[in-house]
This record gives sequence, C-alpha cells and structure tokens, in this order.
Amino acid sequence: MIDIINLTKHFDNQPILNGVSLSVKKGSIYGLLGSNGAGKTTLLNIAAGVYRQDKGNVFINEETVFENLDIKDKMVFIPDALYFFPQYTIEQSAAFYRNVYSGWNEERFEALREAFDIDTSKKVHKLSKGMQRQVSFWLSLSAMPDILILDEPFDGLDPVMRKKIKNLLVQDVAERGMTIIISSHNLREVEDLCDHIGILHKGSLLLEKDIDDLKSDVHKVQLAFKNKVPSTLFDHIQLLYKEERGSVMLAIVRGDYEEITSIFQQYDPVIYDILPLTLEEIFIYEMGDRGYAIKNILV
Ligand SMILES: Nc1ncnc2c1ncn2[C@@H]1O[C@H](COP(=O)(O)OP(=O)(O)OP(=O)(O)O)[C@@H](O)[C@H]1O
Repeated sequence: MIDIINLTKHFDNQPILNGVSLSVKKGSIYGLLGSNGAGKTTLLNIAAGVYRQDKGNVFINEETVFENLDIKDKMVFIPDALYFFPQYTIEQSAAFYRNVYSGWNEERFEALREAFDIDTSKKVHKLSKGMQRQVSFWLSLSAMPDILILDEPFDGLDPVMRKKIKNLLVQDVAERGMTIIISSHNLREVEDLCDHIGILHKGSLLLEKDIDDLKSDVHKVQLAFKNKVPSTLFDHIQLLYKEERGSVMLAIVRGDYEEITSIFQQYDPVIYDILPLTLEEIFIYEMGDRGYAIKNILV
C-alpha cells in the first residue's frame, strides 16, 4: 500500500535521508524507530506529501503522493509539533476537518466524546499539551483516514490515555484496514502496537523486521555441561552473543527453535533451557551482530 523507494533528501547540502526504502502493507502498523536527528520527521513529512524529496519516490496504491489531493483526502498526518488555527475551538476545528475530509464521520466524532471527554466549546490553544494531542487524535480518527501518519504521537499523554488511544488505533486497523506509520525513539512505547519495525540511523534504514518473525527467530539459551564446554558447540549455530556465568553458558542464537534444540542436544547438556527474550533484547543483539551498539541508537 505504501511504497517508499530509495528516498534521498538534503537540507543545507547536508544528507538527511540516504536512499531509504520501505513498504507498509494495508492494515498494518509500521514503527519507525531512531534516535534524535535520525531523519524520522523528514521521512514522515515526505511520506505525507508535505516535503518534496530530492530523489526516489513515495507511492500510495501505486500513485505518487506529492500534490495528490485524492490521496491526501484519505490520509491524516499528526506531526510532532501540532498545529491548530489560533482562536479556533474544538467545535470549529471539527468543522474545518468536516469540510476538508470527505470521509468525515459525525457519528464517530460524537462517539469519541466519551473517550476524550473535553468540552468542545474550549479553544484548542487554551488546552494543555496532552489535551491538544487528544484533540488531534479525536479529529483525525473522525476523518476515518485509510492512512494515518503519526510523528511521536504519545508525547505528553498520560499512561491511561496512551492505552486508550492505542486501543482506538488497533480497532480501526482491525475493523476497517487502516494503515499506520508511527515514529518513536522508544521501542517499548510502540512494541505492543506495531507489526513491523524499522530502525533509522543517520538517514539510513539499518534494520527492518516483522515482529512475529523476529520473535520466533531469535532465542536465548541457557546451557551447562558436565565437563568443559565443547569447542564445536556453535559451529553450526548462528551465534549473536554469548557469556559464561560460572558453569552456565548464556547464548543468544538465531534460527529455527527445533533445529537449534536438536544441535545442542547432541552435546548432551546437563542444563538446557530456552528463555523468552523481550523485543528490546532482540534488537540489541541483532544490531550488535551488525556492528552497532543499539544503546546509542535507541533509548
Ligand atoms: N527544515 C529543515 N532545515 C534544515 N535542516 C533540517 C530541517 N528539518 C530537519 N533538519 C535536519 O535534518 C536532520 C533530521 O531531522 P529530523 O527532524 O528528520 O529527525 P528525527 O529523527 O525526527 O529527530 P527527533 O527524534 O529529534 O524528532 C537533523 O539534523 C535536522 O537538523
């Protein structure tokens, strides 16, 4: 549905995006992760057709995005720095959205009153930062977009509201196949939401993964042997990391669970356990395997 191909962008002769390509399928949630200055906002602005790229292209359903009003009618971008018309109340802002988006759904707007519970006669500028974020979600979801582009969307929201908004997003994805790209510098914040994760670092995509594949493909194994650790233990295993804690070896390995187990069992370990890994741990080892210290890339 969204195809970003070989995107390049410079600002002031400095490269900001260096040939980034990624695809997002309809009805999926893509998490774009990266540290400050990685290029996430720039990439999202190009994907939303706000900035024009130097090279490459962004296609949505095989059409280019830039200056394409039909696509923009079905897409909502919530930027990191929110913008509302000065002096507009929520009601007046809703009237603006109602005029701009052909998919605007009044019933949805009314139904979401319960979730957001903010007086619509209030001026948006007079609301707190977190409440302004809530209003941006309220209006955006009422516009019933096919595509939602979210730049650091949970900034300033309290934990209860984060959960509520995540539930609303997942509901729209499940019920009407909405597609989301969401940027964050915090993996923990988006891991429960996304089905794909890409890590952007200094304008390049370092790693892109399906979360289910990632979880089924990397394992933490605890092993102990009666005697010394066999020297050939990892000869046929893709090892990402190992450490010895006394007589117990801890290894992070990649591959099929059953194949790995059958290889290790040949060495007759006295202890053999496969332990669960968090997504964060998986990324740390995957990135370490590629020569990057993820701690410098993600918080
Ligand atoms: N309009 C602009 N003019 C000049 N440089 C810009 C402009 N917008 C972004 N940049 C530069 O592009 C680089 C990437 O910025 P961008 O905002 O895309 O990163 P980001 O990954 O979203 O960072 P953050 O997590 O801090 O929001 C930064 O070095 C920034 O200074």
